[in-house]
Amino acid sequence: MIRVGVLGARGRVGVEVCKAVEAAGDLELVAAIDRDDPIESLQGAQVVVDFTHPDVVMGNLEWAISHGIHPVVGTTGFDEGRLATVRGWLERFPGTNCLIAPNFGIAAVLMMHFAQQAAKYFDSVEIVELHHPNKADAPSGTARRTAELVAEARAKAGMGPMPDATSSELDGARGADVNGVHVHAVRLAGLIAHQEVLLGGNGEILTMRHDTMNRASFTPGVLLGVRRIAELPGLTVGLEPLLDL
Ligand SMILES: NC(=O)C1=CN([C@@H]2O[C@H](COP(=O)(O)OP(=O)(O)OC[C@H]3O[C@@H](n4cnc5c(N)ncnc54)[C@H](OP(=O)(O)O)[C@@H]3O)[C@@H](O)[C@H]2O)C=CC1
Ligand SMILES: O=C(O)C1=N[C@H](C(=O)O)C[C@H](O)C1
Repeated sequence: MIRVGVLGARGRVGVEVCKAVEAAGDLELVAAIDRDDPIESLQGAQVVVDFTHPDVVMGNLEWAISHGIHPVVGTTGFDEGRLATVRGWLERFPGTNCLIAPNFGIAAVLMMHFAQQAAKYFDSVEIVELHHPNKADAPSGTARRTAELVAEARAKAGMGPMPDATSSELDGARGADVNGVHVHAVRLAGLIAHQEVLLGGNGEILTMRHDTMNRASFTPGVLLGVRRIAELPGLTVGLEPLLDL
């Protein structure tokens, strides 16, 4: 049995994670913690799953890592600076590992992977992400990561900037620039989480679209991370290596 704690246990995703852990024969839910609950209740857990808020996740990670508990993190808001800080904490506590995945949905991970593979064949790539209006961060972690992977693939292929003659614009009209890839964020009542990657070339457009239909869709990826984290040394970013991608 792997002893699991959940941070953000009463949140939209945390509730689903708790249900999935409780339903799994090889996992034991030993702590279900939300805002204002003492983090010390995590003592005794081997793995902690974090679906909280970008403002609090770093404090949670520092506590868990310094107590030898492997974090499996869905909370977003990670940039290179934050990832470097987490790596530093892990170096101080060897034997403790951490998985940070901007999206635990298997189809979303495949979309990111396919976008990375396709990027070098197209002059232009732009990303449109669409989410529920209660989301704190923009662009989404998934969109940011997709843009980073696309930019990396283009750089590796020796490609320059994308064609764009814009010389006059309202602030924000062209979206956020993530390593040269434009990312547009929609916040709309009724949505859960959706993304389109638009790839344009000579007379052809390839559109990849991913739709999250419910939040239980994240739990198979989370449980995969919980089961594998003890054997993944240091920091792992993204679910790709666990899916042999
Ligand atoms: N990687 C992935 O696959 C996915 C990632 N996410 C990300 O996960 C995060 C959470 O999303 P979601 O579940 O929709 O958000 P919610 O706001 O529904 O849930 C977050 C929960 O965490 C609680 N919380 C706040 N601070 C703390 C704290 N210090 N300790 C413990 N709990 C705390 C919140 O309480 P209160 O409401 O009182 O603030 C709330 O109950 C976001 O960053 C989101 O982008 C979401 C879906 C999938
Ligand atoms: O806040 C959400 O809802 C989601 N957050 C993650 C992100 O920022 O990419 C994953 C998914 O898009 C749902």
